[in-house]
Amino acid sequence: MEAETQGDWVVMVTARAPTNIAVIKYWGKRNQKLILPINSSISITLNPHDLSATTTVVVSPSFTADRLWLNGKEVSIQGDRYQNCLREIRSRATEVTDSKTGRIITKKDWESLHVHIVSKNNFPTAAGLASSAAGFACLVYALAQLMGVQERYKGEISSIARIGSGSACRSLYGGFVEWDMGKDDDGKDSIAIQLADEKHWEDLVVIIAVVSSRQKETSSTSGMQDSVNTSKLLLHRAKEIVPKVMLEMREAIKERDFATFARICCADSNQFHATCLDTSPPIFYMNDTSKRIISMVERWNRAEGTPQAAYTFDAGPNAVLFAPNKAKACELLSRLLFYFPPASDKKISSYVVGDVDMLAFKEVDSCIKPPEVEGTNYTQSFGELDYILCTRPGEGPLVLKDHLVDPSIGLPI
Ligand SMILES: Nc1ncnc2c1ncn2[C@@H]1O[C@H](COP(=O)(O)OP(=O)(O)OP(=O)(O)O)[C@@H](O)[C@H]1O
Ligand SMILES: C[C@@](O)(CCOP(=O)(O)OP(=O)(O)O)CC(=O)O
Repeated sequence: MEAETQGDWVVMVTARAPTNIAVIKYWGKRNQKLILPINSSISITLNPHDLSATTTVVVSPSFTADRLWLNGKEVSIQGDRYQNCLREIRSRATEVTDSKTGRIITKKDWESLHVHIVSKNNFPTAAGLASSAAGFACLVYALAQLMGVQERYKGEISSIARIGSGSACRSLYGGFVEWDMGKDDDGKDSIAIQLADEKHWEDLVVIIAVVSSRQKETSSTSGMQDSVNTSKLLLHRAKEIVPKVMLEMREAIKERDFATFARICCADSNQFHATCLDTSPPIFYMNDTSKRIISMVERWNRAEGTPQAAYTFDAGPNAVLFAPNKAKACELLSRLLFYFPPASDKKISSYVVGDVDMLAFKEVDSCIKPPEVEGTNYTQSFGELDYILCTRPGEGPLVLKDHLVDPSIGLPI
């Protein structure tokens, strides 16, 4: 962990944290500073091999300021969200003994020592794939490891990630995670709780149809505040609907009941987007491609009489689709390829990415016209999707051995 820099010592920790996708959405804050939500939510943590942030945090007496490099570029760390996370972790720092050298960093030392933070995402940042969730979860987790922070109560570290970005608190655990909205004014009880780990529902497959990698027009933060201020539907949802569907979703996950899971998941996504439309001025996160994906799934589910797949959309046009097992995931993928073939200059190997091997998908299947299409009006749209990413539920944050910082200079490699 320790090495020399500019004649001084450095101690560093590197961690990796996953993204998550909400199946019961968080939308709206009751306290903007502490990021306290108006309703509880549930998410699935995605496999960090496919979508994750990796962050090295390094401390040295030679550093004169806290600094942050994101995806190879130095960015400001002055924003409230970064400052709040740093302050909360620092205030909980304990005496740390470096295991290799025996060097001791006291609680008092941490108050004046500065950190360099170097982070990168293995997927596009700010493209509606929850980079902020992975990024803040990873930052807080890595800093907590570096500064020897011990949780005084279960979920305390998730409550610090929450003040970086609400959805980040759920990325502190793998598998299936609830964010309990809590009741306290200070936010101590607004924490993430693991409902089940990633092995609980191993068959579940996640397929993300990336519709556009461009940055969105309305950020989640400002969009949800506009909704809180103007949408009566949102307040009804938070008070009357979410508490009931939380119970149903918990049970569906516990029982691995895909039909119930799919029904609630699609309805919750549609309701969240309805509250966006009910906001003044209205917010449109889904586009025509998103709607065509919904029709594709709905048409298939209706033809079979039971849910074959489920969809959910966050604050952007990308679809996150779920299939109950690999066989159904192959059928889903072949439908996606039928309705949304790659642009003519794109090879299938760069169009369908991620954990494709798990599906043992045969390309020839993509040419088969789905039976439910017969006799209906449908369009085949080449190049409407950027790419399709196959993944599955995954594990929570962990510490890695390889660092993103050169210890001899304390700067990104
Ligand atoms: N690895 C990271 N480390 C630290 N901060 C990060 C990291 N990745 C992203 N962020 C922060 O999150 C911001 C992007 O958040 P934003 O909400 O715009 O996009 P997103 O999370 O990818 O999309 P969405 O919230 O719609 O899913 C970045 O500008 C940066 O401040
Ligand atoms: C639609 C969502 O993805 C909204 C996520 O909002 P953020 O967590 O990005 O918002 P802030 O707390 O302001 O940082 C739904 C969800 O993840 O639950």
